[in-house]
Amino acid sequence: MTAHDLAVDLFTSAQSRAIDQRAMRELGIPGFELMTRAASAAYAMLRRRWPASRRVRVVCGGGNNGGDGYLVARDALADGLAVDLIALDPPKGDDARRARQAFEALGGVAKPLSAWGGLAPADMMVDAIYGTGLNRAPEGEAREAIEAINAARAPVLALDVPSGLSADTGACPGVVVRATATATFIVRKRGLYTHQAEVAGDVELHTLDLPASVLEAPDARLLVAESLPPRALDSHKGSNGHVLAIGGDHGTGGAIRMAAEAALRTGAGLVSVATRDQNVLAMNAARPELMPHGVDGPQTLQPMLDKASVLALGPGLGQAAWGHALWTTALDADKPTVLDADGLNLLHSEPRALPTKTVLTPHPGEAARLLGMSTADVQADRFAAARALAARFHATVVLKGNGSLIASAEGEVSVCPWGNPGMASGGMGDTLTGIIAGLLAQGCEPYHAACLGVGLHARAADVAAQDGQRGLLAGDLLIPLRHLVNGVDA
Ligand SMILES: NC(=O)C1=CN([C@@H]2O[C@H](COP(=O)(O)OP(=O)(O)OC[C@H]3O[C@@H](n4cnc5c(N)ncnc54)[C@H](O)[C@@H]3O)[C@@H](O)[C@H]2O)[C@H](O)CC1
Ligand SMILES: [K+]
Repeated sequence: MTAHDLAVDLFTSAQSRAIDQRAMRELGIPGFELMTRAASAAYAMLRRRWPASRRVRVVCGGGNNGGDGYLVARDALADGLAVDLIALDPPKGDDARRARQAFEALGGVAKPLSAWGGLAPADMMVDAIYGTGLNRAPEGEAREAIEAINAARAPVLALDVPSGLSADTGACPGVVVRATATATFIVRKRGLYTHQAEVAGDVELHTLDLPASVLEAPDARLLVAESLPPRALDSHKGSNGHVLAIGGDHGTGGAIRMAAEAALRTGAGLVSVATRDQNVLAMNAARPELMPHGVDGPQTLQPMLDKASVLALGPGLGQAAWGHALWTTALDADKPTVLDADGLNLLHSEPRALPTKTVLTPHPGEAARLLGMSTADVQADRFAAARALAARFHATVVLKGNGSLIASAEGEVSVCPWGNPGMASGGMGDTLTGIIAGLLAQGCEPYHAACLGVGLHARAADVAAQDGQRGLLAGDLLIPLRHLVNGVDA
């Protein structure tokens, strides 16, 4: 049994249900007991985060998520709060029915959604409509209730999963509760950390005191903050690798320059740029450390390839004859390679074997082209898409986006918990490419270089975004990046 760390282990909905069942069957913990523990953990969280709340409105669905809601409402009544409970459907299961009876035993009265408009304003909303059981877009009264919760001016505590968010994929098939915070039970569901998962707000895990024996191998893991170890004292520029950044056709040199800068700031010993963009070539005097060289084709590229230990291939490369010729020659060199941007587009038009150590860094659209599906299909199940791409090219894949995923060729998946919307700006992808190449150059294996690189990139962006997300530029990441990669407080 692999070592567990519930702080970072992520599970699918099916795994979560299997763990629930194992707790009931093998440990003999009744479902109602689990529900009771879930509710008391959620209520304690409510009181801790909103100690001044006096009137709570709980919206219950007909399943066990609703059951949790009845018991939160029961706890709130017992604690002297005013409670309005809206029941969208009668409880289907025994545990949920029992939970409703416990609520009513304290004088609680479940009301229909039609009563919503006549209720006194609540200072707190509890979303107990759907949890891991969501199986399609909310419709009818569930949809109306979700829209009413979102329209209210009160903070929202979601139980287990915000209703309308898939616990499996982080996709929202329809309307979704926008929660201020989510109390998730027993294990972290992987859909709470990628794609549209920002609707969960602050996620708090409550394990309900279950022993590790009910667990199983997680489906994925959250990245943890890490840096590179201090440099060896006898380190010299040759011992930290040589990144060759290849790209920048006429007039599109900015991207490859960003990648080269990032590789330098990540600590690569040497970086050189193979390009034919005049602006980058003109930088030689001002920025000798970028060592830009004009290349007109494979012949002039080859001696640079021979000296390089790692390639960053694709930014600004274009897909015309020049770019294609360099792309083919570079991949034939079988050096550890980060393939990005046009390097990925060329792979789509000419699928081929890749270097043994390759990291692909597609955004959802590039992944969709490589997989022959729509971008919507990729986003509908990012975990499956990242795994499929990694398996197809037997490479490490970074599927960028909210909650970037890193998949190894062997099917491991890590999820990035950092980052912000300010990152949706030009050059961010090129910077990531350079960071990963810089880590490969310093001896990281592909999957580790991709995980560490994605984490450093997003954490640097979060530090830089402290001055505002709008106007965040890729270059703003380079100073915090240097602090973070060295483990220095940024
Ligand atoms: N199982 C346990 O011991 C524990 C479960 N906990 C909570 O239970 C939910 C999961 O409950 P479940 O009954 O499986 O499903 P939901 O309550 O999430 O959904 C109810 C029900 O609704 C149907 N449904 C789903 N989507 C739709 C839709 N769009 N439109 C209409 N109907 C829909 C579907 O049939 C579902 O069964 C889990 O999240 C926890 O909150 C306890 O917390 C811990 C113990
Ligand atoms: K919910």
